[in-house]
Amino acid sequence: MREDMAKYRRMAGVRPTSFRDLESPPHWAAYDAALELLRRGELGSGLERLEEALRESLDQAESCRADCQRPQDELDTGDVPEAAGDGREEEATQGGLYEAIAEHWVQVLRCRQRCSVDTATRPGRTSPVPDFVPDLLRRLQEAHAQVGNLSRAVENALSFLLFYPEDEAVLKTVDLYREQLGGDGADARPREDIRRLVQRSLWEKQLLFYAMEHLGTTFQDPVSARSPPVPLAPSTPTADVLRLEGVTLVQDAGQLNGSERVVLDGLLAPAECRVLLQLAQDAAGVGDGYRGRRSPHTPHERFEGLTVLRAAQLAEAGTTGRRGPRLLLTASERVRALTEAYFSPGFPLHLSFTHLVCRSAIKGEQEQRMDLSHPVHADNCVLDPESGECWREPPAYTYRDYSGLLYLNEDFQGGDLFFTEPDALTVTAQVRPRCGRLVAFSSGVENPHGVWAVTRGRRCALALWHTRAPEYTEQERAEAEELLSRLEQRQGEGSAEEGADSPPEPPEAPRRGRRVREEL
Ligand SMILES: O=C(O)CCC(=O)C(=O)O
Ligand SMILES: [Fe+2]
Repeated sequence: MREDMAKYRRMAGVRPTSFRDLESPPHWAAYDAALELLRRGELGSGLERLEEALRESLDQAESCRADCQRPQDELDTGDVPEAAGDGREEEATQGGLYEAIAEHWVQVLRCRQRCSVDTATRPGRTSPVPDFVPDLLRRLQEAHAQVGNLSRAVENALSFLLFYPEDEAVLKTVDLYREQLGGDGADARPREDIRRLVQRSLWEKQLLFYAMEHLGTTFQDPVSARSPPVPLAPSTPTADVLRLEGVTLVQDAGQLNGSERVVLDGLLAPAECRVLLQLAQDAAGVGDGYRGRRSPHTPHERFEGLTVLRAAQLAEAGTTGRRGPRLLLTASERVRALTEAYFSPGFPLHLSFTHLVCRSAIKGEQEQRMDLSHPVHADNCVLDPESGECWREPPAYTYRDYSGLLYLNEDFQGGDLFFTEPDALTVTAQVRPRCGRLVAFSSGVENPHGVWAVTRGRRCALALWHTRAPEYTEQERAEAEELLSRLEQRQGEGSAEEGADSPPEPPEAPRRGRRVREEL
């Protein structure tokens, strides 16, 4: 369904306003319209819709809170104690009216606390838009400042600070506004609606924590702490990266019109690309990977994928040489180390999945093709192009932090990788694959991407995903390593056997890449 919608969106004459979600509460329509207007620079009407989104969402939260007052047995609070069997219900009614009142009140408070999360959760989603209200306030502050209404800007900034009193950037902005406003600045106060909201929520939390301490009830704050800001890509490559022999920076995030993305050349020598292409060929020959099935993304292509363990097993079975599987391990480690050095995310990266993937155009089925080889998506969240949000929840691979594509060839038609805005439509950069070229990027909403249709030939790449979570480290990797080492020991390093199953290599071309920006 999502892909169908994406297809309709790309059709000529179809506008974003052609789509309307009839189930959504009104604040979402106002919110989406506001973001779209602000994106287009229509500040006046954008501001109006932002205000409307905030007002409607506060109303929505209010009616959710009112619902919490319903008698307990009508509430689906998720954590009502079991009535049957444990005798607590009876004890509450017989043993003490006060306990019963307290229990009821705690349920009401818990339910009310969830209202802010429910309001920030789009229909059909399981997780809320992070920082929904603070983010609205921040946008209001920025938009008011842009239209020159500093007193409204400072009021919204002060309201934001009620949520995050130590936010340095906003504190500085408030100082600046106050300075510019002179005497009037000193009187500036947060908005009354937000002050009430925050004060009431804090008071309810206090009561819930009190009940936890003194009445033995439980409470888990549904509003989770703010996620840390995504670190920015360095504007110049790190010294470590430059020191890596033969690797050339082709385009940095700025040149790719985004953040946390990079194109590097020279990660594989032509001979190495050939070894990996041969491995893909050998695996396809025995119907491995996707067993020659059509692509999961398009009926016009065949898709073959090979994991590191399967590659090692093919070497063990003698279907392929062992150089390909070994290179799969070393090349992916090369990419991991480089990605970690380049982006310096502040935590170590582990490979969570390594996949040798080829996409082949199916002959005779390329006429008037309208679809993509790989529809636009983000790698660790479910992208919603309509709102521009990305839901870091299953079925997305939420633990992925950085993605890498190491390309192996260029002798095919179509198949360029492209990045878009979160609307999945506006292309911000394109990358032509070629042997040894790495495209690396952070896996979130900041990097939606897709692949244009492969209309002739076969396009092969090593697709890699990195994670900061050690528990998601690719298990098969260790098994593949063990299997290959045993095989290498048995056959002896660099033995004639290995030479026999692979063609003689031409003298290795220099690893140094060249700048190819003009070709992109
Ligand atoms: O092959 C490519 O260039 C991109 C593939 C991709 O985005 C993915 O597998 O998630
Ligand atoms: Fe991807």
